[in-house]
Amino acid sequence: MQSAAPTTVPADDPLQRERDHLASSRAALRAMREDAEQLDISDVAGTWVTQQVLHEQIQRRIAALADLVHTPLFFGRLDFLHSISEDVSEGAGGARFYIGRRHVHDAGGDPMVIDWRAPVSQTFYQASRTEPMDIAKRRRFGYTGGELTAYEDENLSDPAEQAKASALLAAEIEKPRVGPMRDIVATIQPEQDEIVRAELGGTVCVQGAPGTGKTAVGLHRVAYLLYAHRERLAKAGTLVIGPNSSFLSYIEQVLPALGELEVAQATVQELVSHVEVRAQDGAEAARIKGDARMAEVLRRAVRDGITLPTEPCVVVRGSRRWRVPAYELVEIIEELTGREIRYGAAMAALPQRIAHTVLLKMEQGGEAPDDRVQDAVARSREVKAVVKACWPPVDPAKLVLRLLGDAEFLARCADGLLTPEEQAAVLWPKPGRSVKTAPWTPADAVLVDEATDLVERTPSLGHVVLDEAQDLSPMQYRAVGRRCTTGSATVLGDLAQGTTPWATASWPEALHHLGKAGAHVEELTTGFRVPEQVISYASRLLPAIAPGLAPATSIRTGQDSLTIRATTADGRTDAVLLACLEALDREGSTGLIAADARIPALAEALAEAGLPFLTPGTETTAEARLTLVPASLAKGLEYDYVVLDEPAEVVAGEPDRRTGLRRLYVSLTRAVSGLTVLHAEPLPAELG
Ligand SMILES: Nc1ncnc2c1ncn2[C@@H]1O[C@H](COP(=O)(O)OP(=O)(O)OP(=O)(O)O)[C@@H](O)[C@H]1O
Repeated sequence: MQSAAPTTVPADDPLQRERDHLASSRAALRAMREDAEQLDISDVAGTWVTQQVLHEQIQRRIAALADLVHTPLFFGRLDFLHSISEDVSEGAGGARFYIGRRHVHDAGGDPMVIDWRAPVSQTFYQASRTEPMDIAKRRRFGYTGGELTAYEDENLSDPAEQAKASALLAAEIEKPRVGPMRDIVATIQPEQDEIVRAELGGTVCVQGAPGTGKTAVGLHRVAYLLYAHRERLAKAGTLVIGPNSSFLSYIEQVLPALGELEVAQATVQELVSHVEVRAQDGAEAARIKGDARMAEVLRRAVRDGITLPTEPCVVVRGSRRWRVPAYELVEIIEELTGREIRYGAAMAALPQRIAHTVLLKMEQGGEAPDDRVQDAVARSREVKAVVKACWPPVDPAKLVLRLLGDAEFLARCADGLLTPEEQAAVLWPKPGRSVKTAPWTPADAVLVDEATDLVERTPSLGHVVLDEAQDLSPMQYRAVGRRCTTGSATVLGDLAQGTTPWATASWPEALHHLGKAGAHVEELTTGFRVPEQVISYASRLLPAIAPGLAPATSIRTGQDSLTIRATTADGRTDAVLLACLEALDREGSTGLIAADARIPALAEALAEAGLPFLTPGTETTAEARLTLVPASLAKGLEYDYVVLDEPAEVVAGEPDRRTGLRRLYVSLTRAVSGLTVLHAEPLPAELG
């Protein structure tokens, strides 16, 4: 690696030339921003609304053109052996490209920095010594603050040059983790890049051990898709789904840092918030309510009110009466039920179908009615009465309220699907009196969402990224799936980290529930977070928690990253405080992870010791670097140093041993630089 000398550098110094290019790129970006600021739209014809829309678009462009002082404008350079065709290089004439976070061009329109998502930039991530892809030289830049201070070259087409590990990549990965999650544009790895740039049309599922970059890849994929299919996705919308709000606040800065401000983020629970959740299910009830069989129970419940008529429908028009006999009405209704259209759409179609039959009879009777007559017949009192009796309106929340409160109704809808014991388990102990006051649980809200979709189609987004997917129930997968029926999804998860009673056992099955059966499953196995020593210790749990999965490797080989300390029951809290102080002596963030039940006692001890601490999801700062993390919220998060208090207690905090061990696996795999495990009780036998 070449580094900047502390003294002045001569003008022909390569580093100086790169700094000059950085300075002129910055100036060009400033000019682009000034151009956008000076756009005068007062002469543009159009309504007030179109003016406002235009104004907003310009404001967004100005914001996107901001030069962030501490974010490098470019991080790499590609020197091709030959020049590149115009279409691939997006207008570039030469064979040298600077790769950065956004596109910057000079006054003449020639590119100075190419967006990392452009086709030509893919070479930066994919070229290798075995497949140089016409690259003579790949250069990576190192920055300190906003200053370009180093570069590193690989002469990929030079057979004499030896391959060596990238010091800049290592430095990037070793950076202390203060603040929220960062983007990884400068160091995306080839196997990650393939997932990031996978086609929009297909759904991709990624199985990956802790720290293999699943979340990072999912977020960069959204940014890539928005670049490659901006118009389509801007219309249809994109959504990132995460497990809880702590996790969402941890990742919420990544997309804005990549210039993407329009991506919605939500938890599954937020997606299905038709009713107010104010109770919790037991594990068994939640498991059954989350089972895919409930979809059929609900389908039956929604259609339970459909009644076949036994009387004819007689419509009076002027002096004549038109009679649709009962058997014809039955045919119409049976045709509608057989067509599997939404309940609400069928309800809207039914009066028109009856009116159409009346119309045919009128024509046969020598009249010449037009469409207006059909509409009038459809709206007539007689036809309305038939629709009301045969296809009554369904309010989804009221329907689920009845299903969970009325044993007889449930028995009718669940016949042959749920056993009597299962039915008893899902019934509320006391029926809810109204939608407003009923004891809705998270799983009930998902049922209401399913019922809502049976009545009226849920609008589909263009793309959905589903993170920590392994924890979703089949009914939750369905809820996510109906939000991307006409779009695609990126499903990210780790079977070994599933901690719900219904956790995913197989990806093909989960994808089936999502409505994306047959989607491709990729596996990421190289870890970027957890040091080798720590991941191999945690992987001892794999045979017990996910027997089919191979342990991850790690690119972080540092020694002495794992400390296991036995302590006494009395000395335990002091040992925890000491371990936290030791960790805080180092640079970066510290997470103190413990069983949920232990959190209040630890909070008190930390307060008494005068150690300020944060809750998960609150941004760490240089001043407040310690976070107290209940094991149930640790998923997806990471800290430079982790102090893990009493593994046996973390395991015992869950209803069954496998889930407990999986919770422990999650807790053991949050550390970037060092993990200290403290225990007064014996360590779980599975840790060996
Ligand atoms: N190519 C990369 N270059 C640099 N850092 C990376 C790279 N890939 C991943 N990382 C970093 O590794 C860490 C772990 O990544 P991430 O959280 O995406 O992993 P994960 O697979 O989602 O983990 P978990 O299963 O624990 O949720 C993050 O700090 C991320 O920025």
